[in-house]
Formats: sequence, structure tokens, C-alpha cells
Amino acid sequence: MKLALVGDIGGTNARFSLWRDEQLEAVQVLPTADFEGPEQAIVAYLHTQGLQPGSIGSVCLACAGPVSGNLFRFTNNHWRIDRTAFCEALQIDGLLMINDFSAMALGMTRIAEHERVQVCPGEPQTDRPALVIGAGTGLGVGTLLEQADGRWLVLPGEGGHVDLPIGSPREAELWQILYRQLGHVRAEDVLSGNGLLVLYRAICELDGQPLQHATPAAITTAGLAGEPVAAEVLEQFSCWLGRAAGNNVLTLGARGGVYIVGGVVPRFAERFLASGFAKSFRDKGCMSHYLDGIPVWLVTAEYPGLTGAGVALQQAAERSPDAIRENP
Ligand SMILES: Nc1ncnc2c1ncn2[C@@H]1O[C@H](COP(=O)(O)OP(=O)(O)OP(=O)(O)O)[C@@H](O)[C@H]1O
Repeated sequence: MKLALVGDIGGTNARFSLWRDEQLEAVQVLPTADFEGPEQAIVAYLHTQGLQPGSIGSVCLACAGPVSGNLFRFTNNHWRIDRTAFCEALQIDGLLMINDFSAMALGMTRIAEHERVQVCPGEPQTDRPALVIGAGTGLGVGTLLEQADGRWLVLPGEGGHVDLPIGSPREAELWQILYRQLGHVRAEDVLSGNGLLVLYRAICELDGQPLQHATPAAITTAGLAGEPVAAEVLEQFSCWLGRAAGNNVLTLGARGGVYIVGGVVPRFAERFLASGFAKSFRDKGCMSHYLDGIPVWLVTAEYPGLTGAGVALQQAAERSPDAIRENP
């Protein structure tokens, strides 16, 4: 029987793995900037495993952006996928493409206790949706719901592109600076790796401070070392993530819990856990009580999106092989 391959393609990194016996095997992370497109990256990955195009039967790719139709363009990098050309180039029988946060959401169904840290205490209501929200190159949002037959339903969306919520006079002042620069201010403009830099510059402008840092990593390092402006960036980022998560929970009725994923928050996890996230999360006026008792976890698992792509492939194959070819 041919092998199955799964991929999780973000703006900065593409992660590939074989999917065997419901497990990831031989995970590799490749920078998207180093390859013309996913076909070339996958061929390079296969070579490292001593494999060739033709040895893979089915592929599931989790892609950053809205997935539909034959042609997919990535939102945050230069890659594109033409389904027909992709299947021909890699000689595969079936390609399942899903939104990266649908995969991330499915990955939450396989998270072990030691792969998550509790941010807010509570008990998940398993008959209600769970929210998955994560800052990386962009801000992703997905919804997860267990169905009566035990399968998992995921609802993809473009929740990173909603308006940035404002909950305090200082946030309104920062928003005005961002509005002058960007016009429409999306949640993702602040809640992403580059968003740390955008937020840092806005705080410096508002407070008349000199610019001293030029990368998200430099801001994180300075913030963790206690430099006041950089520390405020990490704090404000955490609060804005709390507001965005709280809004989504109210909209979706997501009493199944909230999973914080993505590459940015784990880089200042301790600071995040001590931040105003929880206060901002439940800062919803007369509806604040609705947020009480909803558990929030920070996910520390290494490749939850890849695992989720494997779960998607498995669920589709259980329905029928055509489900993979037709990309339901
Ligand atoms: N030390 C750091 N502190 C904060 N952010 C960082 C740090 N190092 C890298 N980043 C940022 O993390 C982001 C990459 O996040 P991630 O590793 O989740 O990548 P990704 O999966 O490609 O993202 P996405 O899926 O959203 O496109 C980049 O915006 C990068 O600038």
C-alpha cells in the first residue's frame, strides 16, 4: 500500500511528514522562501526519506487561506497550488486541501495533557464548539465540534481579518495610529509575529519613545528582559488576544474551550500566563459571566497542524476514497 503524506503550510514555514498508523513519521520543517512551490518542497522532502514522486498515494495539505476550487493561492507567501498539476507532478491519487486552522482544530483532538498549559480554569462542555486561535505569520481562527457519530466537524473561517477590538482608551489611541497607517485595522495586524513590531512602533509613536528594535524576536527578548516599552508590547498583545478570543467565544458559543496555538505566544509563555489575557478575555460587560468556567489552554505541542492534517485524511478515507479526490 502506498504511503500518505501530510503538510502544514504557513506563511513562513512548511512542515511535512509521513502519516503512518495514525502517527506522524519523519517530520521536517522547510522555509517556504527556499522553494518555488509546494511540489518542489515535497520532492525535496521525499528525497531526504529515500522516496520518489509516485511512492505517495494520498496527500493532505493544510493551507493558510480560504480553500476552494482547483486553484489555491497562499495568503502570506508566494506559493500556489493547481490541484491537477500538483497531482500530476507528484503522481498521487488524491489531494485533500483544508484550511490550516481546520487542521489545527483537528490536531486538538490528539493533544496530550503534557502538551497544553492551562491559562484559565474550567470544564469543557463537549457538546459545544471549541475555539482554536493562534498567532504566527498571520492570525488563524478555527472551530471544532464533536458530532454524534464521534467524528470531528471543523468550521474554517478568516477570523484573523476581523476588525481589531477596542476595550480601553489607550487601545483606542493605539488604534488611531494604526488606522492612519493601515486604513482597515485587522486583528491580525497586531496579533501576529510582525504585529509585535507594528504594536511596538505604535506605542513608541504614542509615547514619544525612540525606536530601538527592528524584529519581533528583538522585541520579545527585550520584553522578557523587562525593558518597559517592549514589555508593554507583550502585555498589550496578550490583552488583545484575550479580547479577540472572548469575542469569538461569544459569537460561537464556544463553551467547549479555547486552544491558543501558533508560533508567537510560546516564545513568551511565562509572561503571557502572568498577563492580562484572562481579564481581557472576560471583559464583556453584562455578558462577562458567560466566559466564566470556559477553560483556556496554551498549546505547546510541536506539530498540531500536521497531526490535524493526518486526522482529516483519515476521516476522509473512512468516508470514501472519493472524499479525498473531491476535497469535500
Ligand atoms: N522570538 C520571536 N518572538 C516573536 N515572534 C517571533 C520570534 N521569532 C519569529 N517570530 C515570528 O513568528 C512568526 C512565524 O510563526 P510560526 O512559526 O507560527 O510560522 P507559520 O506557521 O509560518 O505562521 P502562519 O501559519 O501563521 O503563516 C513570524 O511572523 C516571525 O516573525
